[in-house]
Amino acid sequence: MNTTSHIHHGQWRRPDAGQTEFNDVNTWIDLAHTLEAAKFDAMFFADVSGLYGDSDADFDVYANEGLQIPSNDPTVLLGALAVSTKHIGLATTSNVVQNHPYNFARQISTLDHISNGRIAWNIVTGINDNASRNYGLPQLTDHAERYAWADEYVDVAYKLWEGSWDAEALKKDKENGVYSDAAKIHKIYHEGPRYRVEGPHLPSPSPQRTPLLFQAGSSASGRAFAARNAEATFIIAPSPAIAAELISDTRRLAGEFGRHPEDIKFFQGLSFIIGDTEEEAKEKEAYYDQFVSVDGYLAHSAIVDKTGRVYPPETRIADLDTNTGKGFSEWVSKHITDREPVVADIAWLQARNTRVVGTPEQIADEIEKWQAAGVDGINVINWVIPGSFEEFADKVLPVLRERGLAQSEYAKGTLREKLFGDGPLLNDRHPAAGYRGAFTSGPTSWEEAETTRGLEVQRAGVES
Ligand SMILES: Cc1cc2nc3c(=O)[nH]c(=O)nc-3n(C[C@H](O)[C@H](O)[C@H](O)COP(=O)(O)O)c2cc1C
Repeated sequence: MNTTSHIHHGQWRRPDAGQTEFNDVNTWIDLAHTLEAAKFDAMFFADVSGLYGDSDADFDVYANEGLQIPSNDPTVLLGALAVSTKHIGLATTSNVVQNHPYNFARQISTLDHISNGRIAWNIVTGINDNASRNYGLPQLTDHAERYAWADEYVDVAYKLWEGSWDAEALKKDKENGVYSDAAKIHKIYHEGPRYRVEGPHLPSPSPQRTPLLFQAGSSASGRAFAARNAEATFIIAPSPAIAAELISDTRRLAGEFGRHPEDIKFFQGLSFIIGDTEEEAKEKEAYYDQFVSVDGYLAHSAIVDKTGRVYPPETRIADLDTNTGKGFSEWVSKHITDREPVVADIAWLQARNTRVVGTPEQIADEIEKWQAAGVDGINVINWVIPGSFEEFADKVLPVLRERGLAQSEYAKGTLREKLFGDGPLLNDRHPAAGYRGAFTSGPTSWEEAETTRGLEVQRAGVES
């Protein structure tokens, strides 16, 4: 994340923690070069658009810990990284509250042009009350309603990316003075519960049109949304067994949306503590633990009730009535079966369950267990920047390459072609593909759109 303390709170205080200089673009450009040299598939930036926890309380712990405040916008940063790299994928996170889909679709098309087709979008619904209040809402929207919102949000974006411009619209015909052919550029006349968007999309089609689509939800609603929309899902399952359960459920659901199970790849978040010997790895773990901030982990995993009050860490998960972190709560409840799981266990899910400590060979063995559970890739969560990634690249990747578990060269083409081996565009089974050519023969006005739609468009949320 474009901040000092993203996941492993307290580590920013180490002398080798470069993430404190996240305002310096060279911190990220240098890291992007390191990752690209090591042939990482992509550089993924998480993001939130507000403070965690109780937005009526003080936020001292977040400010003290550098816990995702201050933070900068990762989507803007990707512009700098796109011109500084050639092959590595660049994934940003943006939630449905913070950006109108018309503007966001244009930003993403612009980045996909700049990067020559290497952009990905981690679709999130937003998880903080304060973030909702920053955009005029009283508090975090109900969990199920956030996913309904996300369904409409992505549909507007899909219509713009896939349906507004026909493939041959761009002419650049200097002789006849036709830069682009208006007959092949279409308004979308979208009207739904939350958005009314006329179109057309302003950018011409970028190499991927729709960015590679990531998602990280894990509750029932999150899995259904992923099954319909995601090409790749970030998970932080507490164990390979739970990952296998989550993966098979989401793959099964993908089939119900007319997609193939393998249309979705799964990336498990893991952190590594690497030693040339087991003893050295354990010594390093003891050193890292000196910097662990329990307050930071608890503050990051703060679960709030529906009035915005933070639950005490000893609250039973069974007693939660919350609109946030449902997926994490479900995973912890499946993992802890010998006692009542509590909110503090969610904090330890992030602090400990995702930690792999050992020699490069032992780490590769562990990664193979996640692969056997159906995981397609690993989301390497850092302790420090750039050290965590430099070490992984120097020590673990060579072992993974020997075992055929990591690439030695980038495949050709866009990020989607590199990851899936198909063409640059979404495959025809994805719902967005249904908008290709959908506006070629009209409608040509709102009246016609409504007639064509034959729908009594609900104006709730549109008239305001
Ligand atoms: C690896 C990972 C990365 C995530 N990154 C973000 C993020 O950057 N921003 C965000 O608002 N939520 C992020 N989330 C939270 C998810 O979007 C989602 O809210 C959470 O997994 C709970 O699942 P649910 O929405 O199905 O309840 C992330 C989750 C995971 C597992």
